Amino acid sequence: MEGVDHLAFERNKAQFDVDEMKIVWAGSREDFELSDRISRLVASDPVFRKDDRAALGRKELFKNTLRKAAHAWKRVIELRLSGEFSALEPEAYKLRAFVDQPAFTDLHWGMFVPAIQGQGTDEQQQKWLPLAYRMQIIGCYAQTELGHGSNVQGLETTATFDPKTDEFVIHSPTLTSSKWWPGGLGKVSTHAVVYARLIIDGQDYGVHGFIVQLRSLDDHLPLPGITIGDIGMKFGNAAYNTMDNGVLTFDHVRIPRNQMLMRVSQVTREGKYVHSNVPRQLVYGTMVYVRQKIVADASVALSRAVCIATRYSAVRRQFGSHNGGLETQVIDYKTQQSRLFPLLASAYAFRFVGEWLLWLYTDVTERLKAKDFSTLPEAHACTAGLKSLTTTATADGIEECRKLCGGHGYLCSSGLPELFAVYVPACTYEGDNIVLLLQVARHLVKTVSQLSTGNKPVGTTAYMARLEQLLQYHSDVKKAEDWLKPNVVLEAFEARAARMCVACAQNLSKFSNPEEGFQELAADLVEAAVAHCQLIVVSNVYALSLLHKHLGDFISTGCIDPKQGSLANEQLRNLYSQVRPNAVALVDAYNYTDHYLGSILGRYDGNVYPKLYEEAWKDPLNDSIVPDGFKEYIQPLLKQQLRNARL
Ligand SMILES: CCCCC/C=C\C/C=C\C/C=C\C/C=C\C/C=C\CCCCC(=O)SCCNC(=O)CCNC(=O)[C@H](O)C(C)(C)COP(=O)(O)OP(=O)(O)OC[C@H]1O[C@@H](n2cnc3c(N)ncnc32)[C@H](O)[C@@H]1OP(=O)(O)O
Ligand SMILES: Cc1cc2nc3c(=O)[nH]c(=O)nc-3n(C[C@H](O)[C@H](O)[C@H](O)COP(=O)(O)OP(=O)(O)OC[C@H]3O[C@@H](n4cnc5c(N)ncnc54)[C@H](O)[C@@H]3O)c2cc1C
Repeated sequence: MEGVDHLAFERNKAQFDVDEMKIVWAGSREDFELSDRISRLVASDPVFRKDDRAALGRKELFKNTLRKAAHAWKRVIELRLSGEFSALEPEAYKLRAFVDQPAFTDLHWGMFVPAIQGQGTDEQQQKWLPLAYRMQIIGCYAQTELGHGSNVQGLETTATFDPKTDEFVIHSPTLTSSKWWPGGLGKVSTHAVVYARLIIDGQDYGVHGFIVQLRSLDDHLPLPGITIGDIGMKFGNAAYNTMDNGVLTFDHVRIPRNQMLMRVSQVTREGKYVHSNVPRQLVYGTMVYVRQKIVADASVALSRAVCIATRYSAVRRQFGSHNGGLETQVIDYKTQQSRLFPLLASAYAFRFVGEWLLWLYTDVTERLKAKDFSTLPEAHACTAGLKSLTTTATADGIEECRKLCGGHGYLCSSGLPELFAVYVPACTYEGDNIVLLLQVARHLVKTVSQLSTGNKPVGTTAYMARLEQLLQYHSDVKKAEDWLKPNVVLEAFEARAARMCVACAQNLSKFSNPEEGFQELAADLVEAAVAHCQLIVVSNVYALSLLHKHLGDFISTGCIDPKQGSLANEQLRNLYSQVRPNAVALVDAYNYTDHYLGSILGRYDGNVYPKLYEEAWKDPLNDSIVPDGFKEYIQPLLKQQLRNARL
């Protein structure tokens, strides 16, 4: 039977309305219609073609990215996708997503503009934002240096106030202070928000943001005192090499005083440092914003991989043929289901968690406007923790999907190698995932230690208020179906997270130096932070497979016993059987075009084998029957073998 028939058959098995699910996935009917329209628009535009990307060299690839970014901007304007001022509108964002090629514009819109919006005064916003909104200047976010990324307070670039000229002098005092990594910096950006130590009259006031012009707006050459370039090829072939991650050094570059972002703190004409009545952590606000975006994007990357692996698993057959009949679809193997279906569930779970985090972020932003900073620690912990949890699971999930597709998953035409290579740096950028979990752990330990002072835990740590009860808890599950009750799963996750946090807090209290204790117990603290973040996911959606995966934690903390663990596993198998007939329909609900998926294995029509065969012949190596180099390197070998044989 041809693949085409396999998927039609699969679609007929679905036990739910796929069109309704498309709307659930998109968020609303309006969002669905918008995504559908824009994804088709991109798919039908020859400039946005991407099937040739893997074969391009770096220079061609980069030029191709510039072309796409310019064309995307033209389309944003022609189709009025940008609202009056900014491309940070859902329509433009969707266009960017479906173009599916990282570019300098991501950092311009995703970090440069938000940094000015969040940290600039009203006056500064009025001056810089209209230019940035019209892309008359192009900006990047220059924070990380060769010597320091995670440790932001360790940055070395200096911004020294010169009261004589009312300027800051931006300087890179050491090799390790070279800015290193900022996307869009290497070849494109005309401006950057540069993070540097503020020095006034010899005193160091810590890291602050400054708007610095890097290149001439006429001929694009670096301005005097600025050395700038690309940091070189990165992991994967095309993947993130569409981006010009850059290196930048300053040799006493002067900027006007009013280019320090002064919403959080100011430097007066007289050189006086004034700190507003707001937490200094607001300087980190852009990172909170982007981490929230990264969580929202995790479900997109994971769902793409899952869509490919699910469709292909329904098309692929191995073993099990009796009397010349059909072999078994690999999706029917229980091992395939137990690896694939939890990822399918995770993609949906991350979609809903992303929506929830957007709500939380919007709420915090509104409160900040009203000068209520009380929820900032919670927003930091949630964005950092969920960024870490979802990107780790997504990167691992994409790789698992590649393995689920067997040998063909390793072909670039499966779409999976490139998806992995583009996605995996998300575990590092915008905060290394372990470093971020340690931030969550600090928040949790602080919460536990404040319980005795009567401080009521709020937000996602509210469950800690029931600590006594959670420490007494033992699951009352008696049969497999009991694990279907959301409250039963939720309580087990709450008790596990609470017990792991309390155990860490108790162990920490044994150290006379808390910081030393924190370093010593870091691995346990990270586990406790993961347990807490998983609880956030579980409290937004139901997730039994996580419980099975981390059974060790649940049993060792005494929340459940081994028998109840086996019942969870039994229930999970029942659930896999229920998902099985719906699997293809569940991934169809993502409504991805073949252009966006970029995968022969994940084609909507399931016509995998003829297309794989056709694609192989397009490889440049097949341009000639006898390869270049035959005469120089193969023929002499063959002749030598002949001579040896004669001897
Ligand atoms: C053409 C058409 C186009 C149309 C286009 C349309 C749309 C645009 C398309 C896309 C754009 C959208 C989005 C973009 C999405 C993706 C972008 C793409 C790629 C991403 C590139 C990645 C960029 C980067 O990587 S930038 C660099 C990021 N760097 C980091 O993340 C560094 C990590 N380190 C830290 O964050 C911190 O230093 C630390 C680890 C938290 C360490 O802090 P610590 O040692 O504790 O010390 P400190 O004194 O600094 O902090 C103490 C105190 O502060 C609290 N804290 C820390 N951080 C925060 C925070 N962020 N917010 C609030 N509070 C914070 C901490 O908890 C402590 O609190 P307390 O004292 O204990 O109470
Ligand atoms: C593709 C890509 C794009 C990027 N884009 C930008 C950009 O646009 N702008 C920008 O400013 N930056 C950018 N970055 C830089 C990025 O933000 C940093 O690389 C990231 O924050 C990690 O910091 P690091 O490189 O210093 O890692 P390190 O901190 O050196 O990490 C190395 C190892 O040390 C461990 N480690 C570090 N500190 C601790 C600790 N306290 N406890 C335990 N373990 C620890 C980490 O877990 C990791 O295993 C980008 C990076 C990449 C890969």
